[in-house]
Amino acid sequence: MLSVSGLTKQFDAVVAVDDVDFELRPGEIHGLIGPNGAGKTTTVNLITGELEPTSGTIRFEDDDIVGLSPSAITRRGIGRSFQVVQYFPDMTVREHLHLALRDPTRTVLSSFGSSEDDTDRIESIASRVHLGDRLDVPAKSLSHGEKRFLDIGFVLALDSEVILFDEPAAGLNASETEELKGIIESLRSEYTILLIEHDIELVRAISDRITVLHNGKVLATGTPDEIVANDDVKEVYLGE
Ligand SMILES: Nc1ncnc2c1ncn2[C@@H]1O[C@H](COP(=O)(O)OP(=O)(O)OP(=O)(O)O)[C@@H](O)[C@H]1O
Repeated sequence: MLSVSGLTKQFDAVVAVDDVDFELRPGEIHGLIGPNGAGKTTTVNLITGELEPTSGTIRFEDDDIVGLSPSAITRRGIGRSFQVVQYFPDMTVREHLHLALRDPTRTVLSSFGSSEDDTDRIESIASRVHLGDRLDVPAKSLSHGEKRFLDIGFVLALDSEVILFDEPAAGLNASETEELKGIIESLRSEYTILLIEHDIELVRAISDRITVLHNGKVLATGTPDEIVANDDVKEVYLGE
């Protein structure tokens, strides 16, 4: 479905991503973990086209997508959520989802007011992300957790095949994290998911496989049980 091979990104003296290989299998939830500075966000930014690799390939279905613009990659079917949620404070949940359905790149508001009726899709997406009763609330009035769920709703509205979640649990309390877990699990099989997270318990609980990065390199890839039992992972990542 999506595979990266020999992926490398160098910023001056720092090799942020160093000859990384991994593959997302169709329908899986694939965790990407590693200590601060391991190269996780850079990897996501390379896949989405926000950064260009120094070397390596990124294949989506049968195509090498390196060099495509971020909006072209979004249109090809790779959506992402952001570490810092981006939203328009005065726009309601309904208006955000309408915008996502009409303008996936979140840049042009000209399509706004289009006569096509998206009501059913908007309501269905909102209820999937637990915002069914918050449709007419402006984004600035949502709680932090609800803003995160809105961001997920935005990605769902893009009709992506692959979703890259960049630290979706950041700043969530325990009950919001539990809700998030339910939302992501409900997407299993329907989407192929790369989940970057510092909440290791969350990643272990919902990932089919996990890749561990350390200093820009892949330390291990395997099932959650294999990763937990891996001595290299214990040593450099879990500090054991
Ligand atoms: N634009 C940049 N210019 C220079 N160095 C960068 C840039 N972006 C990232 N880096 C460096 O690349 C390395 C990997 O950073 P990255 O943000 O990908 O790590 P991460 O695993 O996502 O970390 P975190 O968990 O803290 O978000 C770090 O050493 C970081 O300082």
